[in-house]
Amino acid sequence: MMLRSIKSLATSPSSHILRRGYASEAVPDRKVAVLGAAGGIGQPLALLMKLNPLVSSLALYDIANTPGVAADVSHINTRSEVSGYSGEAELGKALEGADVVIIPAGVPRKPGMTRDDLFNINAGIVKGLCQAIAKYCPHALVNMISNPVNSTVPIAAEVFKKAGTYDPKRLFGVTTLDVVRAKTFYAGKAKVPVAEVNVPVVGGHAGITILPLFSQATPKANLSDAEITALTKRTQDGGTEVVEAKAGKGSATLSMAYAGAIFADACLKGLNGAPDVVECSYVQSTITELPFFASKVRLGKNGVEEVLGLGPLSDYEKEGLEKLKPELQSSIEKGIKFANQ
Ligand SMILES: NC(=O)C1=CN([C@@H]2O[C@H](COP(=O)(O)OP(=O)(O)OC[C@H]3O[C@@H](n4cnc5c(N)ncnc54)[C@H](O)[C@@H]3O)[C@@H](O)[C@H]2O)C=CC1
Ligand SMILES: O=C([O-])CC(=O)C(=O)O
Repeated sequence: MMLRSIKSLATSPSSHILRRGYASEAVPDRKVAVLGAAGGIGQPLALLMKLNPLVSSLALYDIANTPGVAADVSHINTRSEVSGYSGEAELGKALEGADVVIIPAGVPRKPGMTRDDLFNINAGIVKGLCQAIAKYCPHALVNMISNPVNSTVPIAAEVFKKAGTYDPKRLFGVTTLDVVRAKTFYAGKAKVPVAEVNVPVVGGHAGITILPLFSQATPKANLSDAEITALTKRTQDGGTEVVEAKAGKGSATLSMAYAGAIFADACLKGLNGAPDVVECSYVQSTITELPFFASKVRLGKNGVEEVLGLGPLSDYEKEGLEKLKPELQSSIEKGIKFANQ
């Protein structure tokens, strides 16, 4: 049963907070589905996607509590029509016709846990959701937020391969929060305006597999080796910093919703043919020997247009790159093995 479907009055895109200099004459219809929409990330992400003028239809799915979230968000007077779907029987309807599917479904960490400790529960959740995506919207761009991202993306790839729908251009691990953190921490240390900062973050999305490339950060700043080491460590431990501060009440939700909205917006811009849309993401890759790797990616009408290379690395970053490979490789293998059991 569709719980709610409300046509809202469109507001001027010019008032939109996520609009970042993209001149759109005729904005095509785009459906975005959020799976896990009633959760800590799902709710603020639903809000931010409702504010995005590139979205014409917003489908909010969760196993429970979606009606309230959908009713609430649907009253906002922006372009998209909001529908809420609750329980597995409604998953197909939530997904049908989706251009972008964002997945923040699954359990978050508590203090003392690693992201990999979430594998046992979240791997099964992600597998089930991806089987439904293969059936109901096989051409959608999939934005995987559920942890451990280093393994859930390979799981999704295997599920899609089995279904015969796998297109590596359309599957993304969302690592945008690592970039958001690296930018914020760098701006604070380098004393440069945060809005001007760019820092690529490569590798994966857990501990030392998160490798910020501060040697490529702009605007340039003369930071000492000790400062770069501290910034790198803080970026790698950013998730844990929030988990500990929340003291058992979950992990990053608001900053993740922001990051997820930035990445989904980039996917939509790419689909709509906007030029030069580049974000870091964990994708199928050949830039290292690992089959999945996060790096800068150019987004286009079919999803990944180009996986960009790493660029010049400092010795410290080269060392970090070699150190992260065994852990990332084993997380990838764990995901592949699970999906093929
Ligand atoms: N990629 C990243 O950078 C980040 C990833 N995360 C991850 O995102 C995930 C979600 O985190 P939170 O929103 O804080 O958790 P949460 O527990 O607040 O919300 C998760 C939601 O998923 C729903 N859910 C569970 N099974 C489902 C299923 N089969 N289908 C649809 N929905 C289902 C739950 O009902 C709940 O509403 C966690 O795995 C967390 O580790 C969190 C922060 C950053
Ligand atoms: O740390 C966690 O468990 C959630 C996450 O992935 C992040 O905040 O980067």
